[in-house]
Amino acid sequence: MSNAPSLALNGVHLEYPDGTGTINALDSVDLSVRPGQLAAIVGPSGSGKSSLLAVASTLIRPDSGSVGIGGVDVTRLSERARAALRREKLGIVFQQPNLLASLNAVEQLLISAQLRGESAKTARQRAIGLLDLVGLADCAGKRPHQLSGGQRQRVNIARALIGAPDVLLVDEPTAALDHERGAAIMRLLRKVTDEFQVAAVMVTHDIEFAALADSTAEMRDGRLTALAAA
Ligand SMILES: Nc1ncnc2c1ncn2[C@@H]1O[C@H](COP(=O)(O)OP(=O)(O)OP(=O)(O)O)[C@@H](O)[C@H]1O
Repeated sequence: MSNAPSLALNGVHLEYPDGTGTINALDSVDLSVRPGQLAAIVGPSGSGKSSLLAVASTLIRPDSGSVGIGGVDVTRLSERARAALRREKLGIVFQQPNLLASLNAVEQLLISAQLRGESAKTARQRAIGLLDLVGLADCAGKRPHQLSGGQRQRVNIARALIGAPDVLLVDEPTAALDHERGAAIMRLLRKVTDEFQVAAVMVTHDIEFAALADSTAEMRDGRLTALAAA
């Protein structure tokens, strides 16, 4: 395992306007995640977890502080360069899978791969391999309505991995699932973090699921505090 962090937030500050004042959505946040490390972020609603993911995913530029991805401070990059970096280095798993209703599982992955300019043949092989890895070898031809909630979330995870990202950002992956399916998704995230050696950050409401992570930090009023270290 390399010791250099793939994702490094340092002194990140983000404010939103709030009436006549401002809200500190992120207040001096530091976070460092190495390849193969799964970092869990827990915290109450409104504490800043989504803001943290938005900044780490380069979708929002913080007011101050640095966001390093693969050693590059992305806060200094143009919007165009950040979009390219998102395609090349980041995999994002949103809370809701947002799959396209008319496409089967393998096609959901192919769209992402082809956006990255991969050849159709290579992309198909990789997509089928990934579906196998997430436990959906028999579901490649199924469309979203033919899949369970847990299976749709597995497609979501496989789609985020198709570009071989260095950093995987995961927002409440178990929110819409019962406990058993949620636990299975957590085990899958642990497995893909190890297998792909991604630096993974997962936001979760469920502290119990954080047990599979290498580190857990709590967000409260925009401040991030480590609860347990690897
Ligand atoms: N676009 C926005 N404009 C103004 N305030 C915002 C905006 N987005 C978030 N906030 C505020 O910033 C703070 C942090 O919100 P954030 O969504 O990051 O928290 P969260 O921990 O992800 O909450 P949840 O679990 O409910 O999604 C909250 O006080 C929220 O009301």
